[in-house]
Amino acid sequence: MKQIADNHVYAVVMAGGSGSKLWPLSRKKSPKQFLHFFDGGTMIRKTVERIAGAVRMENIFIITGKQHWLLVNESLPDFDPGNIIIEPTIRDTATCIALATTFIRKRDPDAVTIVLPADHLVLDEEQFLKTITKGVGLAREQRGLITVGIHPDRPETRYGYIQVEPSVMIGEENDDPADDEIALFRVKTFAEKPDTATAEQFLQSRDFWWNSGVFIWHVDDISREYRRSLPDLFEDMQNVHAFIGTERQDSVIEDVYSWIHPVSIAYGIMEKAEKVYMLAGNFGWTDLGSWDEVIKVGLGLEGRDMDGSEVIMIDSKEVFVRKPHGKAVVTVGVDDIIVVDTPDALLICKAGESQKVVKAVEMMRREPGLEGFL
Ligand SMILES: Nc1nc2c(ncn2[C@@H]2O[C@H](COP(=O)(O)OP(=O)(O)O[C@H]3O[C@H](CO)[C@@H](O)[C@H](O)[C@@H]3O)[C@@H](O)[C@H]2O)c(=O)[nH]1
Repeated sequence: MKQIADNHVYAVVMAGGSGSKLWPLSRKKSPKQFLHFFDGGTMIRKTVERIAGAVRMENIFIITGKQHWLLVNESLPDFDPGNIIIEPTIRDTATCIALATTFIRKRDPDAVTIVLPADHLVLDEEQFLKTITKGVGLAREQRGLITVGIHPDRPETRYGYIQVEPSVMIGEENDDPADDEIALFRVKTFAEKPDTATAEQFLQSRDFWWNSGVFIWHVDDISREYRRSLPDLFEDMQNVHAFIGTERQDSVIEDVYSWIHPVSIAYGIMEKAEKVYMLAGNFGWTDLGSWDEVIKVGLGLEGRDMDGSEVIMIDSKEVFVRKPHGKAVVTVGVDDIIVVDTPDALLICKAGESQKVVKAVEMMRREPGLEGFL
């Protein structure tokens, strides 16, 4: 796959999430984007390497909270510190994207930006890059907001949904071979994290896709939407824009962040935006949002730990164990369980129910004395 031959293409990797879904491995101090599931590095490292297949390294930015700066540096020691944008506090994705857009707009007012989460798994990297490349071209041609949807296979309530117009704009029905099979739809609505009954309706209607959290747009087009839907945040960022590169940059950002209310890009912008398009993503995607997902994509082997050693199963099946090296685990007469062991915390969970781990994390948040385990 060749890099996109357009010097005005940028990528923003969002890496500020605090992640509790893979507790006890993901913690406040080591969220999912800094976990190591594969050979070759942490999730953030894999994300940066993946997008570097399409975007010049000097045009890739990472945006993270100041408490995670060191972890970014450990994951990517060669990454240009000048391209790491530090947020004083975490104020959700609309704020984080507004700040990153402001930095990129300052550097290049004609930039097309690809926004990506730092903690997702992509199985077919070539198809992913093909989709992104197509999205960049469309963002320039159509001058709208490009989203990437994933065909849903279950009524998942952890995701946002994108409702599309039923007819395909280009792609499937187009016999132009250059378009391959990546279909483009016009977006009708955006529905963030529905309840189960609504998610089931979405699944049946067939017009709804999961939002992968990847966005592509020209900086002018997304700025226009901020001016319309989040005018206060837009004004704050205009102020930041004036001070980028000056010695007051950090204090102005700190100031602005002290009064901003957290808002997500879905609620704050996408649900109200005009001219939104969706590319059908077909590259094997998961956000690894639960231990069941981790197992499903084959990152855990039945009855073994991640390197397949030191787990002995007697009359047990479908047992997934993740544990520190050098510790033996024996299971006797138990089926369908997930065991995740860390030096100070242990999870034992029925397979298929690992989404409920976040409930335990919420309980620990409320319970005095347990915050050290978060
Ligand atoms: N820098 C920064 N990054 C952030 C912040 N908040 C979240 N992030 C990063 O932004 C990405 C999305 O995080 P969340 O907003 O916590 O994700 P979510 O609840 O799982 O929902 C989003 O992703 C789903 C797919 O996984 C989508 O389906 C859904 O619509 C939404 O976009 C992650 O990479 C996370 O690290 C922030 O304030 N600052």
